[in-house]
Amino acid sequence: MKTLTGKDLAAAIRAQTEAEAAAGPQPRLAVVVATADEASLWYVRSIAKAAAGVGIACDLVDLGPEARREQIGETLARLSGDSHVHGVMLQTPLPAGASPQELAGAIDPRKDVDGANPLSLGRLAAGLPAFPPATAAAVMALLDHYEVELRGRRAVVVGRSTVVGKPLAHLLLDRHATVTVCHSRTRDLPSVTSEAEVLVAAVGRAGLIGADHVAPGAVVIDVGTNPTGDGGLTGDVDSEAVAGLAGALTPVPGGVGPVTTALLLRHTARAANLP
Ligand SMILES: NC(=O)C1=CN([C@@H]2O[C@H](COP(=O)(O)OP(=O)(O)OC[C@H]3O[C@@H](n4cnc5c(N)ncnc54)[C@H](OP(=O)(O)O)[C@@H]3O)[C@@H](O)[C@H]2O)C=CC1
Ligand SMILES: Nc1nc(=O)c2c([nH]1)NC[C@@H]1CN(c3ccc(C(=O)N[C@@H](CCC(=O)O)C(=O)O)cc3)C=[N+]21
Repeated sequence: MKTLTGKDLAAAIRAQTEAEAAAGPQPRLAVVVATADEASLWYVRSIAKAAAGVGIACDLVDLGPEARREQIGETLARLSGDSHVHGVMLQTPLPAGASPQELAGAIDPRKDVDGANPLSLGRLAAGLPAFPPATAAAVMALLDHYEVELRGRRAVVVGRSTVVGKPLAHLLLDRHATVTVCHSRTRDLPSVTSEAEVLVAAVGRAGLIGADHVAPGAVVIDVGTNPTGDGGLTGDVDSEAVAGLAGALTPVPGGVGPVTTALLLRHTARAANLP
């Protein structure tokens, strides 16, 4: 089985992004946070660090876990109207009563570098230019980097969230894959996933995908990031169980994650260079 790591690809994307960022006015990304979730805060800090590394300014706008919906919406609207800010991202999870889908409507689509505004998803579905969510884009970037053929092949996505599963299904369709999307109400998940030549797991359940879910030779992309008891991270795929079966598998950590962060920065540099 081949291991499809994301580290080198992420480094290449960052190098390209650094050059793009240096070509114009310094890009600026604003990340709005309203959570105490440790994993989420870790991601935000890693974005800030990676941004600094490629010459992108990054403002963390931390509203705290008690932030009210109105306050989050006003913050997003203010940042969208600020000509010094080129990219705006709303980190999830949000406090109870605040819907990310509804609030992200306040992000100017031209600054929507994590594809969170429903308009961006609609444009993506319609085949119009838009920023896809960085995670969905990262899956496509990994498949392209490792030259995985998609045209005419059976792709199964497990998970239908607005951040990963839904946009990814559209991106795969655009590349002429035959796409099936599974979710928590899917009956007999293994019978569906074992038809996949390309299988993407984006659920958030450690080890959900085992040997009976995977066809021999399948390319498996593991988007899941589940905290382990000892402070580490593990994916949705039971990598030991599928190792003798899958043709290729992305590791967690070191797979989709680093590419996601790199692409968020690439989107920001592109947003800053939009005419
Ligand atoms: N590496 C990265 O860059 C990123 C990683 N992630 C990770 O990816 C994972 C998914 O994230 P996200 O999409 O935001 O999660 P959500 O919780 O929003 O969505 C999870 C999806 O999985 C489905 N699901 C839940 N249980 C099952 C099951 N037993 N069988 C089949 N489907 C199931 C849900 O179905 P239903 O719709 O019916 O509830 C839902 O569609 C998480 O681990 C997250 O941390 C997320 C973003 C970025
Ligand atoms: N609006 C929004 N967009 C997101 O994209 C989003 C979000 N909200 N909420 C939280 C999840 C989680 N997420 C991760 C991204 C990168 C890594 C990552 O790079 N992880 C490293 C390792 C980390 C470690 O070892 O602890 C890796 O996989 O190699 C992890 C998790 C993005 N998310």
